[in-house]
Amino acid sequence: MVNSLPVLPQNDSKCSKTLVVGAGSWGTALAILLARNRVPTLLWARDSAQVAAMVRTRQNDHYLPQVSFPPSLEPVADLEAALPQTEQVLVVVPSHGFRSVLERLAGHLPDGVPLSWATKGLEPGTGRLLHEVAAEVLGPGWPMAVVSGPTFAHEVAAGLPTAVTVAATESAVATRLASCLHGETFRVYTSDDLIGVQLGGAVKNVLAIAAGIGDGLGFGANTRAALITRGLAELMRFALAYGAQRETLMGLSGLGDLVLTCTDNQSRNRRLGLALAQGKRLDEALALIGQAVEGAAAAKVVVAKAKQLNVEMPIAEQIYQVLYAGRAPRQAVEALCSREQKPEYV
Ligand SMILES: NC(=O)C1=CN([C@@H]2O[C@H](COP(=O)(O)OP(=O)(O)OC[C@H]3O[C@@H](n4cnc5c(N)ncnc54)[C@H](OP(=O)(O)O)[C@@H]3O)[C@@H](O)[C@H]2O)C=CC1
Ligand SMILES: O=C(CO)COP(=O)(O)O
Repeated sequence: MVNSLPVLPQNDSKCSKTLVVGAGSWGTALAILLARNRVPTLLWARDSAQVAAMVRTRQNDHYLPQVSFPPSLEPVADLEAALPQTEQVLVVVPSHGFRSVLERLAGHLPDGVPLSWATKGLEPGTGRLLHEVAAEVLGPGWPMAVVSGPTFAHEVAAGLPTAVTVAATESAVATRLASCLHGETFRVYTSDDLIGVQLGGAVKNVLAIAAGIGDGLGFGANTRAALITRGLAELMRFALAYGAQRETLMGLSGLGDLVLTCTDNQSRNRRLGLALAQGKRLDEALALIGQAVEGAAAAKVVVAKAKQLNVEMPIAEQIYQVLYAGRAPRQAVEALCSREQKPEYV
């Protein structure tokens, strides 16, 4: 049971009551992190039975078992009722639920209360970046921030040293959220590259499926390193076409998260690739994992957007073929290996 981690002295006077929307593994870990920093934290889940259980047991038995809630964490079932008390909102639902959650928040969110999210993905169907979705729902000019980087929820909850990036529309918004999350074992950097930070988190999930397929087929360390490196080249081409900053893509929310997710079986996206390589169907593999696997939806919209932008993304394209066009994982690798010979960078 991870309950002996210290509750720190009051973190920062700027850290006001924060509402975490979504009590999956990552929302719960972030709420615990904030509460350990003595930020008064509300944690909302859509399932009132889950909220009742969290109130009773002071942990999230389903998504983050055996991690005790600090005293300043309060599970809540009524989203709208929680909003007037809130001075900062952090949304941590999967990308497919992002717009609907924001639509519930809109109209109740007090003016000027920053909207942050730790969701990694693009809007399924439209391929919009989540800051675009937020601007559509809340109106242009709303203060926004995104938290991203190499972060497995269980490691953060266990207090293992971790570093992330917070990018925001205004530096004061980034600094404020960063100071609330920052602690002895959680280092938070700030950035103004909202686009690069979001695209790193969305595209790495697709590439992690590829790494899982490579390992699941029994290929070696060379293959994994090649997929990560050529995957980074794809991510950079794609994100630079959107106007992202190159350094962001080499940082925690780009290369850092790509390496983490491609190399460790805590990653659900990597595990999806492993399962596909073992012959499981997509629906079977997703059901077995039983949690958010953002790369499956991201593969569709990333490949469609790459075509629109005329950006080559051969690994993402092969993942799309495996997920949605019946291509066998081994055939996908063969298709990648048989591409024309060319300079590493053009
Ligand atoms: N887990 C991790 O280590 C990390 C995850 N992330 C990102 O965080 C996001 C959330 O992932 P994670 O917490 O892992 O996912 P989980 O699968 O652990 O949990 C998903 C949570 O979201 C809730 N949810 C799903 N759809 C909706 C909806 N439409 N409205 C409200 N709530 C909804 C689920 O509720 P219910 O139980 O009722 O279905 C559940 O509480 C993803 O974008 C992921 O990429 C980022 C960094 C690390
Ligand atoms: O985003 C994550 C780590 O940074 C979690 O990865 P998975 O969603 O693949 O589990």
